[in-house]
Amino acid sequence: MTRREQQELIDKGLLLPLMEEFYTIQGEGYHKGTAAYFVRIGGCDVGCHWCDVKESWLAELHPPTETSKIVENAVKYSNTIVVTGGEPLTWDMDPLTEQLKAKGVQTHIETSGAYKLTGEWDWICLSPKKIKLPTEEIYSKAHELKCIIYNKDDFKFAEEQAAKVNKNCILYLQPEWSKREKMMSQIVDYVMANPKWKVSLQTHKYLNIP
Ligand SMILES: C[S@@+](CC[C@H](N)C(=O)[O-])C[C@H]1O[C@@H](n2cnc3c(N)ncnc32)[C@H](O)[C@@H]1O
Ligand SMILES: Nc1nc2[nH]cc(C(=O)O)c2c(=O)[nH]1
Ligand code: SF4
Ligand SMILES: [Mg+2]
Repeated sequence: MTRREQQELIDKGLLLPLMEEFYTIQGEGYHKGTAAYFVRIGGCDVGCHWCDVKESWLAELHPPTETSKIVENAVKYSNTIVVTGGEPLTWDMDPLTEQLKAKGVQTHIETSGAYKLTGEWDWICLSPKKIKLPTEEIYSKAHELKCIIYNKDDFKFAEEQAAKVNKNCILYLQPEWSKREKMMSQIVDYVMANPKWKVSLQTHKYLNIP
C-alpha cells in the first residue's frame, strides 16, 4: 500500500492508529466496576500537561490497524467496548462503531469532545479541557460529564461546562492523579455543598489494574 492509499483509509476511519487494547474493569465514572474491553487509539493534540497517557499523543508511533480487525478481536472479550485514546474523535469513528453495533455490543467513548462527534455511541463520557473546548454539539449528547480537578480554578470551569450539558447528564468531579491528596478534601467539601456533582476516582489505579 502506498502512503497515500494508507492515508485515504485513515481519513475514512477504516484504518486506526491502535496503541493498545486490554480487557479490564472500567475504573472511572458511571460504569466504574464494570468489565469492559478497552481500545486505545493513538493521536491527540489537546496537550493536557497532566495527561496520564502522553505516549498516546503521536499517532505515527502507533500501527495503522484495520478497523475490522479491531472489531473482530474486541468482541471476543466483552459486550462492552470502551474506545479511548489519545483523542478518539481525532478520527472518523463511524466505521468502528457501525461494525461494533453490527456485532451487538455496547459502544462507550472517553473523549475531550474537542473534535467533531462521529460514531454511534451507547455511552459518551465527556471530559472537557480548557485548552481545547468541546464542540457545541456534544453537550446535548453526553451521558456523563467528567471534569478533572487539578487546582481550585477547575471547580469554576466544571460549573461552566455543567451549564452546557443536557439535563440528564451525570456530573462527576475527578481528582487529577498527582494532586489527589491535595484536591480530594476540597472535592469532598465541594460535592457535599453542591450535591448535583458526584465524585469519580481512578479506581483502576488503586487496584493496580490496567
Ligand atoms: C487519557 S484520556 C483519553 C480520552 C480523551 N482524550 C479525554 O481526555 O477524555 C481518558 C480520561 O482520563 C482522564 N485523565 C487523563 N489524565 C488524568 C490524570 N492525570 N488524572 C485524572 N484523570 C486523568 C481524562 O480527563 C479522561 O477523562
Ligand atoms: N481501568 C481503566 N478505566 C479507565 N477509564 C477510562 C480510562 C482511559 O484511559 O480512558 C481507563 C483506563 O485506562 N483504565
Ligand atoms: S485530551 Fe485526553 S489524551 Fe489528550 S492530552 Fe488531554 S487527557 Fe490526554
Ligand atoms: Mg486511563
